[in-house]
Amino acid sequence: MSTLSTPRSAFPVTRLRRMRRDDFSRRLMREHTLTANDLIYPVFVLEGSNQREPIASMPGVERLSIDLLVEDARTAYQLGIPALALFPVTPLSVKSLDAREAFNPNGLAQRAVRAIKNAVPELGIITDVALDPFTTHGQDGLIDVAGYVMNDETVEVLVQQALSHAEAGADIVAPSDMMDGRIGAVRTALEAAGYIHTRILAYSAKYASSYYGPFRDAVGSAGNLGAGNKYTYQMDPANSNEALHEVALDLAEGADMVMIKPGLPYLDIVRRIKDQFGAPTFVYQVSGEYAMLKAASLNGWLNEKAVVLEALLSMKRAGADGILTYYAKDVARWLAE
Ligand SMILES: NCC(=O)CCC(=O)O
Ligand SMILES: [Mg+2]
Repeated sequence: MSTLSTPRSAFPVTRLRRMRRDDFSRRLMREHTLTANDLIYPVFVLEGSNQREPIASMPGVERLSIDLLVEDARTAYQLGIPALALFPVTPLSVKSLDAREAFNPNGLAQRAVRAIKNAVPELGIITDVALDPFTTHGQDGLIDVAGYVMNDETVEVLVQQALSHAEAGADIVAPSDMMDGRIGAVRTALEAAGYIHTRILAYSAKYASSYYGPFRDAVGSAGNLGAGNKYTYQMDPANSNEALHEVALDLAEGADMVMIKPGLPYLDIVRRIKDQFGAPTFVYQVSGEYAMLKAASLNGWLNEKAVVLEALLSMKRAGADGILTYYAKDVARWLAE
């Protein structure tokens, strides 16, 4: 019997294409959406005034001095973006082995927090708690004579750094260092100092990824790190169960939110963590992901808006409540079109 003469009843009763046929029914059955409320905008702050520097490996992203950053923060707020994540570009002259600039109450990050909070008080400010911008060797912690990053000594400095951020007015402190026990130590210190409303966003599952390359150019730590790596504290990309172990500890120690980083290559981890814990879960579309999408778009090989929205939607689908993305302002504008 030929296909053409097959009786109609042999055709499927369930035709998934019926619901895909028209825009109205596609909209009705849509399971996930991306809105400006999902976005966290990472920014780089620089010393000086009226300073604006491009980052070669991240076209479209700039390092800004505090005065210009305040204007950028206002724009982000007006676009409906709930929060920004601040990363200081530390001058070489204040980097040291003991990373003391990290907790300088008048350091660049601390001054930037005050200025933005003063100008745009309703915008959430997330600060990075880690020592890599402040160490001469570019590692996230203090090292011993063999170059090994020492855990407990580093945590003591991270606690002081987090307190200085809270004192400056940060709404959320975000330890990105991957030392053991730092969430508990920071939480205890914040409570003791009366900062009971300061939230902690734990970079719980931060992988030792090569997708961070452009970020290290942006903050100028690539030169300090040289041929070094972060394998003794960041997670092995081969591991998945270990991420659940990390998240369990950070939540038990008092994290309010957890993060997975990078994004696109780690969406299986996002899904597992969201399913297992149900806690507020964030994912970082890192600099290398941005660079890939931007480079292909600038070459005319990909449709930038379409692929960026698709990548971010996939992160929502994987279970993320929010996404750190260098595309945040573009995305907020595209979504408003
Ligand atoms: N602690 C923050 C980062 O390492 C950011 C990485 C990136 O965007 O590549
Ligand atoms: Mg941990």
